[in-house]
Amino acid sequence: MPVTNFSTREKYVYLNGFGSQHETEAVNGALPIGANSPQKPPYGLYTEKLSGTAFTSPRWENQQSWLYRVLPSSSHAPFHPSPGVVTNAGGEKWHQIPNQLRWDPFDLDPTVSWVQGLHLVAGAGDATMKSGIGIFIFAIGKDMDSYEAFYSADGDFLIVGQHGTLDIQTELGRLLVRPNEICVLPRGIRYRVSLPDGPARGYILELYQNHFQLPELGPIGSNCLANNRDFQAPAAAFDRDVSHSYTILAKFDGQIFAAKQNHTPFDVVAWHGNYYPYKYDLGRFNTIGSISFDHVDPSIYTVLTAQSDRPGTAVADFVIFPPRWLVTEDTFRPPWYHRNTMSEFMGLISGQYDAKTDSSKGGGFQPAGASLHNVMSAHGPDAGTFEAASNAELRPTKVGQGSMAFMFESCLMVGVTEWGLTKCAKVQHDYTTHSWEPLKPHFFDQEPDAAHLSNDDRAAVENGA
Ligand SMILES: O=C(O)Cc1cc(O)ccc1O
Ligand SMILES: [Fe+2]
Repeated sequence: MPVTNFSTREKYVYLNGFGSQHETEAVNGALPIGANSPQKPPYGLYTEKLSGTAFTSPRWENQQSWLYRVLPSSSHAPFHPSPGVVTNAGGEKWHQIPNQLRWDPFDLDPTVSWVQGLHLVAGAGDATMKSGIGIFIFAIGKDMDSYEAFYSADGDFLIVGQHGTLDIQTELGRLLVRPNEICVLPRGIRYRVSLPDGPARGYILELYQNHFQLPELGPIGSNCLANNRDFQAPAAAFDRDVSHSYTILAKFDGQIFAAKQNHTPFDVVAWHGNYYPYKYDLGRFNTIGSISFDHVDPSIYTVLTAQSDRPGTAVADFVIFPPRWLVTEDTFRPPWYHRNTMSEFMGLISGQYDAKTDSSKGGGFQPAGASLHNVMSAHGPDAGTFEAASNAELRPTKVGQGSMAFMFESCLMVGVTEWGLTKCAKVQHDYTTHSWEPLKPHFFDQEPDAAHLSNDDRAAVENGA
């Protein structure tokens, strides 16, 4: 029986839950019941399995989905290299530098769309070894061509929207990603990005290894931070107009390849499984912190984590700094000065980050800008923030109103690409000079307290020396 009476559905329909086994059909009866690959799937659809982990990976981390589609993805002409601006991941050497780095806001380029607009700024490891991460900036002004779709074979994209809206048509359904929302597009899933509200900008972390999971909650209990039900996967949706040929663009070891096919890739009528794209509104994060004293480690703000092979050590944590109440007593409330074996790449979606408030000098840490504090690179509040916070009256205070900073924290040493270091022309050369060199020693201003002097020094004081 020909399928003609499709019900009209809303453009964005979501299924709620993180890491769930979802099932969804855009046409009633399109999902086979009780079997994954029957001899003849319903409505003459083809069965295709999409594996996000090895067939044999343990159940708790196994990720796969079954797709029921008009034509299988294999039906395309060969891929050929296509000129793109994605650099470095094809083998260019990372610049590894111990200096603290900060970038001015990245400019929107109205002439480019998603694929041409991907700029690798920093990263570590190697996509061919399925090891490491890539950090990209996008700042684009155009829709992808109407009959173009993209996928990355290199890893999972975590997209952090900073400005504008992304309408992402994926094989598994549609996602609308607005500023202050994130989405994850797992390795291999094909999609097309258009911009319903004009130019769009944001940050991407690509995971060459593993997948994101929710952090363990330990003694926090069974809720808080990012709650499972607030992650949204798209319900199945497919193109009804099947008359167009498509170009499929693949990112494969950092290079862009293109292949033609005479049918739409957006033809999945039904799917089930736990390997799917999803989005999350950062405004739903249930922030917790100290209600007594001391500044807590920022891991308390982890939204998603991707573990390395060493449990508890992340190849990438995605951490946010949402608006929150600070109530700690007798505490220097901003982050402490520190050096970290992990590397910290930060971005600002909106507002002001409470550790970097001194924007009068050196460009400051601004929305759409970034910073990188690499392995053991010393950092902390800038001089202005230190002065203010060490003298502030410690009333309960709401920080970060209307603001959202984030951090990609990684156990890897993060290198910078040539684009990130020079070509983008956004590196602030006076970052360290303005932030920390003005800090003054206070130790020698203190009145010596006899009780704390060494015997020799006390004798010297008593002798009037
Ligand atoms: O460096 C930063 O601003 C990020 C950060 C925040 C915090 O609250 C504690 C440690 C830390 O690295
Ligand atoms: Fe830090």
